[in-house]
Amino acid sequence: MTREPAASTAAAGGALDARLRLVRDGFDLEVAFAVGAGEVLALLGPNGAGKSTVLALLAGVLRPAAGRIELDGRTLAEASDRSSTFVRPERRRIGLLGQDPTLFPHLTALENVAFGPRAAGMPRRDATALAASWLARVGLDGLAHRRPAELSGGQRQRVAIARALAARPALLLLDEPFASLDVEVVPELRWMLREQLAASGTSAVVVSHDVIDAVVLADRTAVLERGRIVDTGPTREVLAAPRSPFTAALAGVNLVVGAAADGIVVAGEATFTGDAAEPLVEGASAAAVFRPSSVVVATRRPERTSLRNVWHDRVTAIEPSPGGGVRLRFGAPPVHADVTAAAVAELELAPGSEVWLAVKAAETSLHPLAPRR
Ligand SMILES: Nc1ncnc2c1ncn2[C@@H]1O[C@H](COP(=O)(O)OP(=O)(O)OP(=O)(O)O)[C@@H](O)[C@H]1O
Repeated sequence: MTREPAASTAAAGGALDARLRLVRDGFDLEVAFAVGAGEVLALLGPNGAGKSTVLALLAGVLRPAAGRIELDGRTLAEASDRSSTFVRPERRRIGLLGQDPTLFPHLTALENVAFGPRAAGMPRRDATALAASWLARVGLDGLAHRRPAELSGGQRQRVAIARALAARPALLLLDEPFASLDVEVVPELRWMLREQLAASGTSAVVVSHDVIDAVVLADRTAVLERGRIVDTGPTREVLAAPRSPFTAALAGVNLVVGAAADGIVVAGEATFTGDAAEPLVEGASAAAVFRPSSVVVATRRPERTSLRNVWHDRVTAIEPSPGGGVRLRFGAPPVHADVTAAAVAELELAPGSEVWLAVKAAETSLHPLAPRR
C-alpha cells in the first residue's frame, strides 16, 4: 500500500480514550477502550449488545451517565460527581459514515464532497480541487458531476467515504458501512476503504456484524456482549484464540469453556488436551478451541490413540454446514461438527443418536480465559 506524503494528508487521526457508562430502559452499558492515532478498532457483537449506543455516545448524540471521552487530549464528554463536560456533536471533529449514504440529492458528487471543506471556510477553488482528488482516490474519477440519483448504491457509498475523509475527522465512526449494499460490490469497496483509511492516517471505530470487516479493516477488535466488552486485542489474536462463544462463532470454531486442571481443560465429562499458547492457571476458567471439521464422529468409541479428546453425547440437531456438507450439533459441551452427508448416511444419524466425539490434541488449542491485556 502506498502511503501519501505527509504534507498532502497531514495524518488526520487522533487518539481516543473512552470510559462510558449508560443505563436506559434496563440496558446497562459499561465499557472502556482506546483507539491509537491512525488505528482502526472493530466493535463486533450480537444484536442489542450496545454497539450503536457506543457510537452515539462517541458522536455526542447521547450523554454518558458517567465516564469520560478524550480525543487527542481534549475532553469531549465527562460526567462525574466533580465535573460535567459535553462538547456538541458538530464540534467534536468526529465523522460518521452509516450504512445509507446521506448525500445532498440536489448537489453533484463533487459538490457533496466539497461541502464540508467549504463549510469549514476553505476557498471554493481549493475545496473543489480537494474534492476532485478525493473522488479520484475512491475510484469515481469520471462521475464527479453526477447527482446521487444517477449513481449506484456502491458509487453513492464511495462518495460518502470521500466526503467523510475530505473533512479530515480526528475520528471516523463507521456504522455497518456495507450492510445495505449489493454483496458483489462490497469486497472492492472494503479494500478501497482500508487503503484510504491507512493513507490518510484516519483513526476509526467500525461497528459490524461481519467478521470480514474486522479482518480487513481493523488493527484491533473489541467484542461487545450485553453492554460489556468481553474480549479485546489485535484482530488476529482475538479470532485465533476466541474468549467468548460469540467470538468463536464469528471465527467459525468451537469454544468449550471449562476449568484448567493439570494443564488440561475439564468441561463436565469431557477433557481436552492440546497446545496452550499461554500457561493455564490451575483451577481457573480456560477454553479448548477446535475447528468443526476436526471433530471425528463415530458410533463406537474410537480406538485410535492419537485421538486424545474423546467424549460421548447425543446429536441435538442436523443442519446444512455453511461450507457445504452437514453440521451436527451437540449439547454437552455445546459444540458442532462438520461432516460429509455420506458420513451421516453411513452412521445412520438422526437427532437423538448417541455417538462418540473425538478431536486430536494436535488440532486443539487451549487458552486461559483471563482478560486479554
Ligand atoms: N432509543 C432507545 N431508547 C431506549 N433503549 C434503547 C434505544 N435504542 C436502543 N436501545 C436499547 O439499548 C440496547 C443496545 O442497543 P444498540 O442498538 O446499541 O445495540 P447494537 O449492538 O447496536 O444492536 P444491533 O446490532 O441490533 O444494531 C438494546 O437493549 C436496545 O433495546
